[in-house]
Amino acid sequence: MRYGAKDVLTGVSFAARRGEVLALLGPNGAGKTTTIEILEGFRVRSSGEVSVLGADPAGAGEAWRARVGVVLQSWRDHGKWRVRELLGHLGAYYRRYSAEARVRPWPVDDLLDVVGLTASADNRVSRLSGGQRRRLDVAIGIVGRPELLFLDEPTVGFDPEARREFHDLVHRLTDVDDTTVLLTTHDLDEAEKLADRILILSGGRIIADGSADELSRRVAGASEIRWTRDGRRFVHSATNPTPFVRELLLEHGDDVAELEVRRNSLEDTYMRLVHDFEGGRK
Ligand SMILES: Nc1ncnc2c1ncn2[C@@H]1O[C@H](COP(=O)(O)OP(=O)(O)OP(=O)(O)O)[C@@H](O)[C@H]1O
Repeated sequence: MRYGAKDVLTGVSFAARRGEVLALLGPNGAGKTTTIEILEGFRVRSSGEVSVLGADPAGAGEAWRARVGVVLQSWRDHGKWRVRELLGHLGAYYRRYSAEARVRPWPVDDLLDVVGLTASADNRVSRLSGGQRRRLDVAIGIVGRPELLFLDEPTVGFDPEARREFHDLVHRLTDVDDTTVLLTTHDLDEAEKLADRILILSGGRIIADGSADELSRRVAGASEIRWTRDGRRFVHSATNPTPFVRELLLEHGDDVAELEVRRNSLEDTYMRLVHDFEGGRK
């Protein structure tokens, strides 16, 4: 993707499998939104090949769009509508794309229940709290029971409980409907909990692609082993913690307490990969 004379995406190549949850991570300005917008068909790429649900999004029609769900940063329109009315209205659009294997749209009451908005069903959109509005954004994104769902920073403004409920919702969508999900987030904990695969985008290229575990193994680094013995605290670093722990237990047996082995967190891994990549470019 090129804006004017500036190349913003130069090395983005990946495939998503059906039912997979992919998280796209990367520093500000890395090109996440641009990538998602190309896949959604909202932006036309300068070159390269893209296939989404078997079609090129740049020229795909309404029937294709009905199979794709999009949750944008925030839905600011329709303030005077009541939640139930709005979902019923938008859902009606999908009726003609209903299929035996996938009845469209979601019945409004089921949808309200799934996103946790039943109690606010008769409220006006303008009266919703930030978190409730975000749930409505998600409901609007999935009202057509999409096969593929794009979520751009879905849980910004959620309290911890709403965040956990949202994670359950994404798991339900992938379990029940086999929905494929591509989300962007700056919350690494969320990426680790939700994503089967993580793509790290930096400077317009995908610099890492794998599960949180795979990425953490890719970054050579020591694990931290902590324990206490006779009331004293110990910390030791080891690239391969297993033999160290075996020796420790052989030597001190039951005297070893509060044993903890801490691998690289996704945050450590992410910082390392982005830092190494950006350092290498300079
Ligand atoms: N319409 C545009 N015209 C010119 N440059 C653009 C345009 N849209 C985005 N860019 C540039 O493209 C690059 C990638 O932007 P993009 O919004 O895709 O990044 P991002 O990874 O989503 O960032 P953030 O995490 O801040 O949302 C940035 O350098 C940005 O300035």
